[in-house]
Amino acid sequence: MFAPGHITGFFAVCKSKNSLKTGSIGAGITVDKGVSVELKEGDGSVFYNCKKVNICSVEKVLEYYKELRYSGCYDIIFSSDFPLGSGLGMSGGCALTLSKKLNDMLNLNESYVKIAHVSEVECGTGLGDVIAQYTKGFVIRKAPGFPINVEKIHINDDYYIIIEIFGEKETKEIITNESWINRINEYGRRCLNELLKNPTLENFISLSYEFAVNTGLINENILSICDDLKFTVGASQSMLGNTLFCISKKETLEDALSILKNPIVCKIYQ
Ligand SMILES: Nc1ncnc2c1ncn2[C@@H]1O[C@H](COP(=O)(O)OP(=O)(O)OP(=O)(O)O)[C@@H](O)[C@H]1O
Ligand SMILES: CC(C)(CO)[C@@H](O)C(=O)[O-]
Repeated sequence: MFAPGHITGFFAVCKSKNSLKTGSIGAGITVDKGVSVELKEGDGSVFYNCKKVNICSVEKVLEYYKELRYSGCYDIIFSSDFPLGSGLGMSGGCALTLSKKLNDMLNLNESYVKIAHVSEVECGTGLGDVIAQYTKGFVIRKAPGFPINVEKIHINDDYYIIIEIFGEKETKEIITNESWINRINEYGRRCLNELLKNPTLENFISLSYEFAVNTGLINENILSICDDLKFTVGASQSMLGNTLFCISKKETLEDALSILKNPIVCKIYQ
């Protein structure tokens, strides 16, 4: 099972007493690099790119399935193109791939997507990634959580998504902080209304940049590089990471790559 990386361009936080209805509205794109999982007989350790880790959303998924007769006698082994904490939805992707894997292995007919979403939300490590990674593509989330209410905008294939990761940023400290939430929600809702009027990638990246600047979430380094990349379709900071993403057509790809030090070139995963 593979889950694509998910880049949120802008979002608003939507909290409810019911974790199924908690999540985010906003917009993002999934890419053709991401995370896969395999299980091997073991003591229940979790590995991410060969390092033993503790990922809250994964632990919650395991807890859920242990209540449904999962024995726990397997090591969980994630292989990923992206590091954790880089704003590319890897905690959600790990939860989603594992939930699907266990659901299939135990021949259960559980809603594995709901289990992964609730695990992420209850950990505070994500709000809309799981739903976007399940939907795939250029995904506009019009309502939080379940029932899923998204618009999937089909994109022709000649766009490239260039990612550069500069470090880690912890999602939880932002989406559990009321002052951040107020700023995020003011601009996130505004961007969503604007995107729904003109749902194109060009408008998406322009609104994402506006959101990152107006909320104050963008850092100076990424802001400067985004301005250097204005000759492309556009660039912004992936939410919530210390990660730049740029949307480029083929004709500007080489010039864009020449500006970046460690670019990861992706396509939209639809
Ligand atoms: N080396 C590590 N770096 C960052 N997070 C780690 C690491 N090892 C384990 N974790 C856990 O992985 C999860 C990372 O979730 P977080 O939401 O911050 O990152 P992400 O899912 O990669 O990005 P985002 O949700 O912003 O798209 C957290 O539960 C964190 O405790
Ligand atoms: C909160 C978030 C931006 C963290 O990556 C993401 O989960 C989302 O779009 O809801």
